[in-house]
Amino acid sequence: MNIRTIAVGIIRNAQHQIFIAQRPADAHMGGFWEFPGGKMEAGETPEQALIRELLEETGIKVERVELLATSQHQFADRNMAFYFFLVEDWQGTPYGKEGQPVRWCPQAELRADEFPPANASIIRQLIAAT
Ligand SMILES: Nc1nc2c([nH]c(=O)n2[C@@H]2O[C@H](COP(=O)(O)OP(=O)(O)OP(=O)(O)O)[C@@H](O)[C@H]2O)c(=O)[nH]1
Ligand SMILES: [Mg+2]
Repeated sequence: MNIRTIAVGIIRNAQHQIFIAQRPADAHMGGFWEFPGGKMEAGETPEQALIRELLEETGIKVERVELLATSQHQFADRNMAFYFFLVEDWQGTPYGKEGQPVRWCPQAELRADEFPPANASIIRQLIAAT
């Protein structure tokens, strides 16, 4: 099985709220909340993929990122490698550019059961850091 690399952005504002989006019902992990991001394309670094995906999905221009964690997850039908980036510097105001429901969630109130299973460890890490 081949491995897809996924670049994920934990967009955090000065009040330590995190911008999350709900995946469409018919997508992989549909209905779960996610950190915006997506699949790395050929020729991109994870950071370049993140910058492109956040512009496409939230309209922001990322100015600086910090790699918080990486992980691998084996789903029944696919293997994925995740790069979780903290994003605190950007231009613009994030919104659901693809029509997806979005909200700001206080970091301490993130709930692992609202996210896909691959997010469990990063969410534990974020909650522990509050
Ligand atoms: N963006 C994002 N994807 C996640 C998270 N957690 C998680 O398991 N995933 C999985 O990682 C993959 C990310 O792909 P995506 O659907 O966002 O990809 P994409 O933006 O490139 O979309 P596309 O395939 O429609 O072009 C999906 O299989 C999704 O279920 C998360 O927190 N954020
Ligand atoms: Mg995506």
